[in-house]
Amino acid sequence: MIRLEHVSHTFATRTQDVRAIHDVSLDIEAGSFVSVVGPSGCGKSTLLSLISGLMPVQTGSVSINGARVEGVRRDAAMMLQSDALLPWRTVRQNVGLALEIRRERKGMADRVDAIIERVGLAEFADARPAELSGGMRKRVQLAASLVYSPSIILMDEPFSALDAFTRASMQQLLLDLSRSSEATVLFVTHDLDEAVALSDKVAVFTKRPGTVKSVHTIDLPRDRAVTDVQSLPGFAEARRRLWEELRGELGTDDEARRQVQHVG
Ligand SMILES: Nc1ncnc2c1ncn2[C@@H]1O[C@H](COP(=O)(O)OP(=O)(O)OP(=O)(O)O)[C@@H](O)[C@H]1O
Repeated sequence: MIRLEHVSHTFATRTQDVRAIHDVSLDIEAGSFVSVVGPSGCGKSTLLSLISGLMPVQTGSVSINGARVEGVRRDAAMMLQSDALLPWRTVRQNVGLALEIRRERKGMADRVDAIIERVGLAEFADARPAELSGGMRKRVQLAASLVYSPSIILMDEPFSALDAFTRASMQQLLLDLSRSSEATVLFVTHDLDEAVALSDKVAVFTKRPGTVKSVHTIDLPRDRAVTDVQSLPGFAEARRRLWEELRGELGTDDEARRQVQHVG
């Protein structure tokens, strides 16, 4: 499991110190899907960077399966909002990159082709990123993140730029792949519907400096279909609870409210 204990982080800039997160404690059970929602700038991305080991922990402790995080984790996949594909490599070569870096060449071609098939891009395996649509590039990124069966998947608003249809199919794919590999997922989103549809638990953060305001268990079947989940009993109530918690953190700033999609 991932355990955060009293984690705080301050960025020192030329003009001021910015306290991004303050005294964050959170347990993320192995194999669970946990989302983090909170106002813009409350330190969600900072949290992911600390867990992945990309940034050193200043105060408090971050541990994975009992061992403190003290450097970049090889078992954690990080998927960001931005496009991280290498333009000169084909889909197949982009997806295979993580296996090459890990020198996991045994069965590599089969693993790469299997996941490309899973994300529905078999016909485009030899295409380069520039020849693909935004949604297709996102699918390549998802395949590239998951091809080595990471035990931890950290995602920072990965689907926010996608149209509703592509987004739903990517969400389902992520759910299915993470369940079948029993990966632990920490997912940052502004979209409350997305948080409820995907998660076992949702942590609501306060405004900056972000800290955990409340943690909500989402009591919906784990083998859910993303496109049907909104009609399940419990969905609307879970979403309402999250919105009640979050609205107090957004103040009267209309822009902040707009960022949390599907409000009201
Ligand atoms: N490298 C940095 N140097 C200085 N300040 C930073 C740095 N990274 C983040 N911050 C500041 O820390 C705070 C938290 O940033 P972070 O990106 O973690 O928030 P966030 O919740 O992910 O925001 P958003 O929802 O808008 O993506 C912000 O005030 C931001 O300006």
